[in-house]
Formats: sequence, structure tokens, C-alpha cells
Amino acid sequence: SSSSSQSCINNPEGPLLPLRRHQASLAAGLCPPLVDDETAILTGSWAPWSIPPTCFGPKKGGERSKLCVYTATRHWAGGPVSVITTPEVAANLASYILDPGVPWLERDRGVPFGGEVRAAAAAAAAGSSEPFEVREIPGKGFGVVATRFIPKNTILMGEMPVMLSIMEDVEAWESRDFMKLLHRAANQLPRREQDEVMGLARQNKGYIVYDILNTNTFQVAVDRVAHSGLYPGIARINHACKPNSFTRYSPSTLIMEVVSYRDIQPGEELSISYAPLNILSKDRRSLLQLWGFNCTCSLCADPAASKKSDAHRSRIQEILEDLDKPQTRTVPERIAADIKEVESLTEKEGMTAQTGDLYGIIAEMFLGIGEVDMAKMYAAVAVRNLRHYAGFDSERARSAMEFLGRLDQGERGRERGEVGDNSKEGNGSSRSAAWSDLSLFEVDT
Ligand SMILES: C[S@@+](CC[C@H](N)C(=O)[O-])C[C@H]1O[C@@H](n2cnc3c(N)ncnc32)[C@H](O)[C@@H]1O
Repeated sequence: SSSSSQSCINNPEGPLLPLRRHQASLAAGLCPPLVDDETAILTGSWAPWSIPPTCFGPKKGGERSKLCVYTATRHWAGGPVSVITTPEVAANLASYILDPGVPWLERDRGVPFGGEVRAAAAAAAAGSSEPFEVREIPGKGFGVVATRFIPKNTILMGEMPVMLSIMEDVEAWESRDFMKLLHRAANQLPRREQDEVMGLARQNKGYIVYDILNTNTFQVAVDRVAHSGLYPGIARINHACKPNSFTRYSPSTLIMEVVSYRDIQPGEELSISYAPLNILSKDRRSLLQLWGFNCTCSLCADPAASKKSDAHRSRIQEILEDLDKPQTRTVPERIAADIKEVESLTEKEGMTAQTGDLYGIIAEMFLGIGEVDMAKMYAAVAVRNLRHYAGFDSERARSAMEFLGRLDQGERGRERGEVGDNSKEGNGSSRSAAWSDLSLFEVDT
């Protein structure tokens, strides 16, 4: 077992290590080297970072590792990035900064990475202008407006972060040290990106770089550790409760993409939801306060509209609970009615982007009553949906694909007579042993 669980102090199983060449070095017992302020002095080397890192230790008596700022002036797509993180995360990130294996990833994804990334990476392939532009929007500062018709499911932007800043356990370090690192992270960027970052919206609350990050970042997983990621182009897109676009993040490339959620007409402002799509209006309102503005969408501001929407959302919850009841599961008509209602409600609420999880739950429910073919059908829908809305290499899509894979394997095993017949009819309470350990929603460790 020791060969399969070769472990480095940093996380060798993280999403940042899918490449064969990394597996080979892990097997050879080579972990990516840790780089911090001290190793930089001792070895005279801090590759792939362009500048030796600056670090601070944890609060007095703290157990946590150092916190450092790392800047690379040219990552694989051509741009710069400053990262405030631990030496462990930085070590796993290092080779990805140079080469995440994009052709290999694009084959899996089936679509090339879009927009700015391609432009930056290829630099050559100039060409058609973007179908949108940044404009001033009354009451909102700037915003992004479509200049041409944009069909549904168009990849509008694909961007690498210019700053990443760790979000987990931040109390482990002195906040004044953190602020110094933020300041350095911005200052170490080339002039153009520095100006771009400093020109972004802020709320005039507290220290300036901190304020800018608070107002503009997305939470992203870097080596499975939560960071806030700053994507300056995408940061110009304003919030709407029923948005016309959505974002998806690729943990193996760090790319954030903006994709149209429906057809968009010229002159229409591009919008994304800053809050999860499925929450109730009071939670949405208080969440949006974090960005320092009052939500004026009808879902927030119009009592009748938000009441109706909240009722739909609560009903969706109820249906999911109903599907979980053994007495529902013995009545095919009731299952069918539940699924139909849930589909109609999510459609009404503009929550199609979240139905991947829903279909996953339905697939598990069918598996639980031994309806393997139905389980497979819904699992396949979940996979398709999650790959599109959450991203082809997202954790959610990955676990859905694994679930589907295990269903297929179980099926083949069953054909070979290795496990008993699962397709018992009628008896909703007996969850066949052969399937019982399958679950789509495993907690990530
Ligand atoms: C990520 S920025 C979006 C771009 C920003 N409007 C700008 O000028 O760069 C977030 C900030 O935009 C403003 N904003 C975003 N969505 C808004 C909305 N629906 N209504 C009013 N202001 C909004 C808020 O000031 C918020 O703090």
C-alpha cells in the first residue's frame, strides 16, 4: 500500500497533480520542492517564481506554516500572477504555473479554452473582437454590455487570475502581516496589471488592496485549498438574481470562464449571480450586502416576487425530501410526478445551472430501489449538466463521473454473474448490497 500512497507533505492527490510526469516523480519519491524566504536564500533558487518570496510566520504559538507571497511574471498563458499562500500550496502550484498540460485537458473537455486565455497563450491568433464592452452603468459603476447578439452557451470570457489569496485559516496569521503581503502581491505585478487591479471597484472600507479583493474576487480551490481569485475582466460583470451568464472554474488550470446562460441581445448588460442561485431572498439580500450594495432585482426588492420565488424554492426542498421517503419510492407515479414538478420549478426559477446535483440525487434514489437503468440515465444527465455548468474538471463533475463509472462497472459485474440481481421490482426498502456503497455525494477529504 505504501507505493500507492506515496505522500509528500503537500497534497499529492490534489487536483493539481493529474499529469503523468508528476505521477512518475511521485513514484520516484520526488515531491515538488518547498520554496519559502529561507530556502530562497539557502539555495539561490525560487523557480518558477520570478522574485524570491516574502514570508511571515503564524501568530505566536501557532501551528500553521508560513504565509508567503509568490509572483510569477509569466505563467503558461503568458500573464503574471501573484499568490499569497502557504509554501505547500505554492509547491503544488509551481509546475502548473509553467504548464498545466492544456492540450491534454482540452481533449478531455472537448472544447478549447476560450477568449483571453487563448489570446494570451497564442498571442498570435488575433482576430474577431469580443461581442461585449465595458461601459458605465447608472447606479452600478461600470458594467459589461453585449455589443452583438450572443447565443446561449457561448464561452464569453476565459481568464487566468492575476491574484490569488488564501482564505482558509486566515486567523492563523497576524492581519497586519497579511496586509503587507497583499500590498506586496499587488506591487510585484507588472505595471499594466497593477494599474488594472488598482482601478477596480471598491467600497472604501479598510486597506485598499484588501478592499479591492473583497469587492471583486471569486472563491476558488487551489490545490483543494480555498483562495480568493481576482479575475480583472470578469470582475467588471455586475450581479443579477436571474443572470444571463454564469461562471465556471477549472481547478486544474485556474481558468475562470463566463458562459451565456441564455440568448443575450445587443445592448443587454451581462450579469452573473454573486450569490448561489438556489437560496432564499433574505439570505440573498444579506449575502449581497458583502459587496456593499442593495439588491434591487425583483427577487430581492419586490415582496410579491420574492415571496413567490421563496415558495418555489421551499417546494423544491420538500420534493427532494419526499423522494427520500420509502413510501414515495414504491409508487412510480409519485416519483414521476415529483420529478416533473421539480423540473418545472427549477426552470421557472432560472436554476437550470443547478439541476446537475438534483439529477444526481434522483439517480441515487433510483439506485436505492434497484432501478439501475433509470439510475444510469439520470447519472448521465447529471454528468452532462455538471460538466457544463460546474466545469469539466470540477469536483462535482468528477464525482458524478465516478458514480456513473461505478454504475457501469457494477452492471458489467452483474452481467458476468458476480453480484446478485439488483433489479427487484416493487420493494423500495431493500437497497441491494451490491449497490449500497455507491454514493454520488461523497464528502471530499
Ligand atoms: C465585482 S464589481 C462589479 C463591477 C463594478 N460595477 C465596477 O464598476 O467595476 C462589484 C461591485 O459592483 C456594484 N454592483 C454589482 N452588481 C450590482 C447591482 N446589481 N446593483 C448595484 N450595484 C452593483 C457594487 O458596487 C459591487 O460592490
